[in-house]
Amino acid sequence: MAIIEFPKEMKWGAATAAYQIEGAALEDGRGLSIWDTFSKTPGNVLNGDNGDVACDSYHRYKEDVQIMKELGINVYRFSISWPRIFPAGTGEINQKGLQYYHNLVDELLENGIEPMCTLYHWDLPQALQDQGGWENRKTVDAFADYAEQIFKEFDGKIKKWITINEPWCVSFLSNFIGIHAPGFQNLKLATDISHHLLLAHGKAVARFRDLKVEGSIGYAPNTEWLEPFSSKQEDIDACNRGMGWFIEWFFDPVFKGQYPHFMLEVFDKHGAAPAIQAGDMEIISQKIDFVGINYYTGSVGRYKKDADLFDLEKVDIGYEKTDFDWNIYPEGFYKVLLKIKDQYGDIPVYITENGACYNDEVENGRVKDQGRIDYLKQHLTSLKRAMDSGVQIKGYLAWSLLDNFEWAEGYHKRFGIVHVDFNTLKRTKKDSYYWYKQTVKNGWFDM
Ligand SMILES: CO[C@H](O)c1c[n+]2c([nH]1)[C@H](O)[C@@H](O)[C@H](O)[C@H]2CO
Repeated sequence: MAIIEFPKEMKWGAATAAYQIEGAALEDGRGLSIWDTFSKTPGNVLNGDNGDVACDSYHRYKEDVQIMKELGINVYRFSISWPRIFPAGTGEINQKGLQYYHNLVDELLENGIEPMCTLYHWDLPQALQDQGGWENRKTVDAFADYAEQIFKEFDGKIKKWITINEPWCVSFLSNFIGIHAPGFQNLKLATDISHHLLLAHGKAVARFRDLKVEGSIGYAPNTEWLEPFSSKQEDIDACNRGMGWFIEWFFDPVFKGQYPHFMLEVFDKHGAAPAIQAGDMEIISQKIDFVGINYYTGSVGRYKKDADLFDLEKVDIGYEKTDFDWNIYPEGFYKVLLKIKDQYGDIPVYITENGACYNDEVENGRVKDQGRIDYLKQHLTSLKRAMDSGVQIKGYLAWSLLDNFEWAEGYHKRFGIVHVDFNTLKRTKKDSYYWYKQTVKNGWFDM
């Protein structure tokens, strides 16, 4: 087999998000988020699961940091719960909420782990949703004010910042497809929200620069590869439109200061071009220091009129799948990274999420998750191929450190390299944890 080796300076980490791991949803002054509301609306989340307890990391963060320390990682991506800081979204600050994140960040730093903070990982304060949520441009300014407060509070402690996690999920998955909070199904609403999210990103970056905060800032779009079924131009064009929904729509405004025309055409056809005000694109397109890339899967697609917004249908040609029924498609990871480099230049990249869902169980104190190890090997090999092709990869963060609340799938879908028993909250390191630990230690693995 082949040895796959990484540069000594590459960062190795793991990622989580507040609503998915913290629990303590009603504790110490935290306000409600749209995910508290959505998860408690019957039918929205598998088995009626919610984030009231989750992994209880709010109380068990010291144990989790020790798990990270043993793992040997040097960066940990977490998110701050906006409603834990501003229970009403704006106005009065909840000091106990701030104190929790100081405790977490201090614990990480004391154990030689660098915090990478996501400001928004989907848990909008419900109080802001009650005023229109991301459809309301006032929420954009509320986010910038929240970001400013956090920058001031943690400047010098946190030096890697991500404004928004996966604006595609926050806009289209949540307001057009409708399976995530708040669960609407309106394309025009979704495109307006996608614009407001990019605006919120830009305003937060502007505050970061104005405050002269130490460190670097970026955002974390989700990506997916679509491989044309044939070399027919109609199949190629359909796949490019499909990928444009995740990539060009959220990259062009930030890196080129304009929306991609081919995507505006699609949305315009449905009367859903976003409302853009003078000055918006200048705010959105100010320079960022890195981009976080989340990649999980790819598919084969072909042209089929009216199959979806993009006249695109996905074709199952038998790729092996994870327990989320997502294709295991490491080639797509390589192609996505090359596409982004070719289209947007030599920007520093952190892989802020990559991982696999396997619904593992503990047997005799062990979790044998060879499927996840194989997935990580294949995708890290694709990552090395991209690096050898000139993509500036600064770090790789596995999703996820812990099994956690997997949104509409609840606790049934497990992505962790550490198993969590959601009845006892016992953590059990999986075989993939030990494999990743060795890989981080060595900086290489044997394919
Ligand atoms: C198509 O996958 C998306 O890029 C994606 C996958 N995932 C995500 N985004 C989210 O950022 C995480 O909160 C999820 O837990 C994680 C696993 O589902």
